[in-house]
Amino acid sequence: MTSTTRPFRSLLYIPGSKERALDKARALPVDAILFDLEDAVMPEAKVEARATLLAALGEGGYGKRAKIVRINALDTEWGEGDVAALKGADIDAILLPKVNSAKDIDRLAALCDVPIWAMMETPLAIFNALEIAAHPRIEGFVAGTNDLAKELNCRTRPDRLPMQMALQTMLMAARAHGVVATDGVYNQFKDEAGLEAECEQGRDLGFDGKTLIHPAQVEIANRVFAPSEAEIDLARRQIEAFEAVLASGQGVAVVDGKIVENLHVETAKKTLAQAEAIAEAG
Ligand SMILES: CC(C)(COP(=O)(O)OP(=O)(O)OC[C@H]1O[C@@H](n2cnc3c(N)ncnc32)[C@H](O)[C@@H]1OP(=O)(O)O)[C@@H](O)C(=O)NCCC(=O)NCCSC(=O)C[C@H](O)C(=O)O
Ligand SMILES: [Mg+2]
Repeated sequence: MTSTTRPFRSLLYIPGSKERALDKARALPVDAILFDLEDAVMPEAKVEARATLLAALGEGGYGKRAKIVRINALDTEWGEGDVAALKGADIDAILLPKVNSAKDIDRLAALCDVPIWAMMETPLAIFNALEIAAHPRIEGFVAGTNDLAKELNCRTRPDRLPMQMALQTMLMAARAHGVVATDGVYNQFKDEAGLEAECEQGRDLGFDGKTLIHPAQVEIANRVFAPSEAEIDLARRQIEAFEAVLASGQGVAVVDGKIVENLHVETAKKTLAQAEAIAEAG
């Protein structure tokens, strides 16, 4: 599951306890659903939420959206029960919260055979990001910016300066091992301009997409994390120009006043592949 073969522009958390929201998601244009059994579900509702979620998954209707279930941490009273209940369910991955090291992934890997995603939301996870990304069962990272802020005791700022080290470290680790990297949630779900600015920042940093908490956030994430028409047009022109100079025995083209070498052509091809994957996902 990489972002060029499957888009991960928008990943919507849905509380596993909310039947109405579980149903609504069947019609939302999201790339992935993060069915949540952890923080969005109150302790007294955890066991019932598991059953509600399993019934919704059994009913199906989520189409091509990636179906990822966030279980409770394995050191809680619900974690192992969540994994056992999901055995045989139609899901694409399990998302493990509060990961600290690759050992946490080993523990989950021994209990299930589906791909694993990790919440990157503790200081230890950030320092151990490389070994977590290198784990053979890991396919995706999700930044847990609320938990990180809590752990760091940092202030929430529009530029997310206190988060940059953590965000960039997890991104580097993800890219080193071909793991999908997705940004944290934007809590003020009615503030569209703020969400758009944070999506733009996440896209500039290199994230594949953004995790979301409300359906109203989906359109903005889908738009910002997709290659724009201008980027697609530029990618096509770069590929054409480079092929033309290659045919004349040279290795450097110039497009819009900027050099185009082999490495830029690779980026251009990736842009076109992403656009194609988005079109195919419908
Ligand atoms: C934030 C909410 C509590 C707001 O809920 P509500 O007031 O009900 O919103 P609306 O009335 O505007 O809802 C309109 C309709 O949309 C549906 N809806 C709402 N949210 C979702 C959703 N997430 N997925 C699918 N559908 C949703 C409502 O049912 C309404 O439908 P209808 O009645 O048919 O019109 C609520 O949005 C919410 O609970 N969001 C999810 C919160 C959540 O999942 N939190 C945990 C994940 S974030 C996290 O844990 C961070 C991470 O770990 C970290 O550390 O950073
Ligand atoms: Mg969290």
